[in-house]
Amino acid sequence: MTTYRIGVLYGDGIGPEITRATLEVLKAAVEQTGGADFDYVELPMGWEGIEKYNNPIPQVTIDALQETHGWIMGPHDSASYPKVHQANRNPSGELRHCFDLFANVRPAKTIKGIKSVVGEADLVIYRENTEGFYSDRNMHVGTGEWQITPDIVVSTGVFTRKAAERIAHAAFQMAMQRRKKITIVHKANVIKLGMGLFLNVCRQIGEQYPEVQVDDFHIDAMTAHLVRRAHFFDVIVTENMFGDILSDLAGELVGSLGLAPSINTNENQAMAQAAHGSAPDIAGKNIANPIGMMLSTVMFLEWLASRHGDGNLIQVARMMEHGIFTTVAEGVKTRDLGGSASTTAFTAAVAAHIAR
Ligand SMILES: NC(=O)C1=CN([C@@H]2O[C@H](COP(=O)(O)OP(=O)(O)OC[C@H]3O[C@@H](n4cnc5c(N)ncnc54)[C@H](O)[C@@H]3O)[C@@H](O)[C@H]2O)C=CC1
Ligand SMILES: CC(C)CC(=O)C(=O)O
Repeated sequence: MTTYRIGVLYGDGIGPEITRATLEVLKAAVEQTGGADFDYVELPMGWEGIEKYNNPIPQVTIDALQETHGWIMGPHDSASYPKVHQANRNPSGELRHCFDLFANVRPAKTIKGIKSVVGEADLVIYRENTEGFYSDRNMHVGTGEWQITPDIVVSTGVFTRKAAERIAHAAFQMAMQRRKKITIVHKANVIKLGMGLFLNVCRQIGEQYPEVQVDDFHIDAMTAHLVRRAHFFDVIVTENMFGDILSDLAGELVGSLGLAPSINTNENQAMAQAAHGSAPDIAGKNIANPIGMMLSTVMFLEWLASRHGDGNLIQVARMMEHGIFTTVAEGVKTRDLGGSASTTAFTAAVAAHIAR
């Protein structure tokens, strides 16, 4: 049996609570199926990195991650870091760049027992993860901005054919496995060159997938379409910032931002990471919803299984899903979903279902 080396980065705010919850459920599923062997490597990130190494994403962490099959990362409260760290990329951005994790895959799907304000939905957003309106090439590293004078700043988006091509291929390949429908989201009516390039490249790549039906919407109109007819969408491909915003919206529409999972991938490694942030307003209260983090880990296991041809990992993933969905269907839910379960009570209920 292969041993998979998995990094674990707890992060800030609710990060440690939801990451611990996720590990508890993952370990229960591994024990129940007996089908996988994981070597967990805990690594500093966020405030822990600042306190130990004066760096929210220390070099020791980056070096150790090189030796892993992938990692599970809690959210960071990068907006709260001391000014000296604000000039650098936030930990997610740094890891996405260091490891060239170019595809951020963010599904939103209705779950039985959770109220969706848009009815049935089953869509997946492919967010370009390395440039666009979160760019930093040739600019102030962390912010992607040029300070011209104390009163003038220029924030620029960078769009390259290479980045658009690879995210488009990833999205079309996923569409081929799903309902064969893609929506390109852009703003080419205003950002004519940059978003025009992105749109045209996505359309060109689409010609290589003639079975996939392609349409496109401007980002502003897209928010309305998503609320009015979420069921219409299958795979959505878009640039970095639009994908970030749309995926928070999509998660909330199907029940809560706390449900929204994601993986960040390249060809060889993946980073599981809930779409939401560190939720400082509820940190330490044992009320955070761990489902987004748990489902990110399910996605990570599926990704690992496909890369290594290891069906045992799929069994673990299905077992985790079974525990989560059965618990929710029985009405055990955290507050953001209208329930009263604490993070630890919800997690214990999921683990108990898995052990049954
Ligand atoms: N991937 C990451 O690590 C991300 C980090 N951030 C950082 O997180 C910090 C807070 O950012 P915000 O803009 O406030 O966004 P946020 O996503 O942390 O919170 C927005 C709202 O959603 C709620 N929420 C989020 N996750 C939840 C969960 N699992 N269960 C229940 N409620 C949940 C929060 O309580 C809050 O009311 C900032 O420092 C920001 O930079 C933001 C987004 C992503
Ligand atoms: C990492 C954050 C600071 C930005 C964000 O919301 C995201 O990229 O998911």
